[in-house]
Amino acid sequence: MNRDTIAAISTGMSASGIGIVRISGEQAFEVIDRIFHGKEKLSGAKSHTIHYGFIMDGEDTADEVLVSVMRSPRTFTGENTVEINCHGGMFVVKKVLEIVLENGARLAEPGEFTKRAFLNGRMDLSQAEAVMDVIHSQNSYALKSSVGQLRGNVKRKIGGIREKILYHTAFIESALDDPEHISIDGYGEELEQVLDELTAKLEKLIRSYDSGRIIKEGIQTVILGKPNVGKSSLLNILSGRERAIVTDIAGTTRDILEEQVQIQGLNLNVIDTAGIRDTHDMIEKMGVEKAKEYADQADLIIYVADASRELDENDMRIGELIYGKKCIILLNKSDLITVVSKTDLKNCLKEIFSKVGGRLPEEESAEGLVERIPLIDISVKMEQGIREFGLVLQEMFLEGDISSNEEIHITNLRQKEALAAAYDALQRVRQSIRDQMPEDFYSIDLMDAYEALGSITGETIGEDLVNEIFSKFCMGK
Ligand SMILES: Nc1nc2c(c(=O)[nH]1)N(C=O)[C@@H](CNc1ccc(C(=O)N[C@@H](CCC(=O)O)C(=O)O)cc1)CN2
Ligand SMILES: Nc1nc2c(ncn2[C@@H]2O[C@H](COP(=O)(O)OP(=O)(O)OP(=O)(O)O)[C@@H](O)[C@H]2O)c(=O)[nH]1
Ligand SMILES: [K+]
Repeated sequence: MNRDTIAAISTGMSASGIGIVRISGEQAFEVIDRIFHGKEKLSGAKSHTIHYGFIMDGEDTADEVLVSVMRSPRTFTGENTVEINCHGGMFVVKKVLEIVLENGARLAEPGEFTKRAFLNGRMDLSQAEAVMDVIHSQNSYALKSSVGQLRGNVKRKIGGIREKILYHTAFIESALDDPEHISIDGYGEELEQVLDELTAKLEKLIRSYDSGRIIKEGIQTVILGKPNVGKSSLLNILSGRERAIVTDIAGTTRDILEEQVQIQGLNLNVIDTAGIRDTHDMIEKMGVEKAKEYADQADLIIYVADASRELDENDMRIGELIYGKKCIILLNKSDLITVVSKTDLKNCLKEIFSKVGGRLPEEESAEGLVERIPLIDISVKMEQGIREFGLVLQEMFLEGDISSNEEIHITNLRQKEALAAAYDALQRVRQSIRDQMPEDFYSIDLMDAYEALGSITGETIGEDLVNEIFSKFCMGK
């Protein structure tokens, strides 16, 4: 572990009210005392106190500041920490950093403060990674799940599972060492029950990755619907602004438009197929293949149908595209005289689905599939049904109680892969029990699972991987 005293700008790289230069390391107080003029020397100050004074650049005053003093080991990094709160202009903050660097600190690498927090045992790796997730959170669910992880919910969960694995490995080992006193008869059955419990927990965590990812990155959404059903109007109302509609200029190809919207705290990255609007037959023009591509990549399809006009060939094609996909159907223009009811639309889809068939397990009837697609009457014009749409979205994508901090959502691919490796190892133990293999086979795979899970908390990974993980952090973190 490197013992340098490090420093960096920990606030954003634009002019703002305050800018913070953070210093961490054994010599932090000596460094600040060389450049700070205030009522007292800070090396004598109490921990977690703040002091008014000036940062001096030789004879010149560089800035008027407030300096926080925090003493090892009860700090973020675990080391002596000083934070200089400067005026927030980029020039002045950089100037203060420069002075700090000239007086005994070196520039911190990206993520080095948090890396030290990890290496000094202030947090495990899952918590350290959560620091970054908190910074990059774009909505309240992402924030909640990363703050939960920051406060140790993943650490505790993984810790609990590892403890159990270790206990059983130790038991097997001691029974093998001392067969006269410790009986292992019938132990396989007991172990299988433990495996059931543990693999169920791992499975749940692995599954949480998908909702975790969606929470973090936004739901990839495609709006499909024939011309004039109200797709653009819907997007406008969801985004709360008039989306610029590009005027036709002959020869310009228009791209599919992508819009970020927030609904009930969820982020949707909406691809608007209305970008292609100069044709009577939208699906034709767009190319069924292209539409299929979007539909396949999407986490969600919003199919907008028009209740005031008969269903037609285009609706049939969309029906084929939504087969087997996560979809919400909005039956729009409920304010007009309607000629298409929910039942009409469902019957039409049932017919299409039973023709398409074959791509899903046989026991999934077309009927059942259609019934499970949420179908909502809306009027974009009257702004009716939009709230219900939001609630359906929440229900679809936020299984479990995300509002509680204890509901764990893994959002990190490395963590997911470690969980999957642990899961596989436990399945191998199960197989060994069934095949009545000798007990030392169990403990080998149990230890594999133990190791894999340790990479989530950071106990079993090497320096290179640690360095790689923290190098992706931002400067000053
Ligand atoms: N100014 C500032 N704000 C910040 C941070 C920081 O480092 N500096 N943080 C950095 O990301 C986050 C807060 N994280 C922190 C974590 C622990 C401690 C700390 O001093 N912990 C002591 C508490 C002692 C006490 O209870 O009084 C401890 O855990 O022992 C400080 C900040 C967000 N805001
Ligand atoms: N009565 C009524 N009219 C609506 C409603 N929603 C949209 N419209 C109208 O329907 C027409 C078409 O709306 P758009 O939002 O342009 O429909 P679109 O699906 O994007 O159309 P294309 O871009 O051509 O595919 C406009 O005149 C809207 O004002 C609604 O709920 N009720
Ligand atoms: K239109």
